Amino acid sequence: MTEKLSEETRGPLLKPLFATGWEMDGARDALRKTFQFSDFVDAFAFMTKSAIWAEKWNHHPEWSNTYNRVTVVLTTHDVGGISALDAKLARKMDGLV
Ligand SMILES: C[C@H](O)[C@H](O)[C@H]1CNC2=NC(N)=NC(=O)C2=N1
Repeated sequence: MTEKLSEETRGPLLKPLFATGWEMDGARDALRKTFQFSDFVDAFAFMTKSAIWAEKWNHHPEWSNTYNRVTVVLTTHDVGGISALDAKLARKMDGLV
């Protein structure tokens, strides 16, 4: 679960995420997406819900919030790149919107 995804395995895992707006970070082996909400309260509610899953799975996003936007970067620090956990958390975050 926490191995860096190989070129062969990442295709099928990441393709559905690219379809929902995730993209490869330009600089690192990481997934990136900016979520937009109607206001700060909704953005922060999304962060709160995501944080509960992140803590439950011991897998934590890099993220920043500006008013109604939340930019999320997912990568697995322990392996230096994207693992299945990043795909799992990305899918979960999409579902929490
Ligand atoms: C010690 C602790 O279990 C590790 O540092 C966990 C915590 N959360 C983590 N989150 C992410 N995104 N990558 C990690 O490698 C990671 N490792």
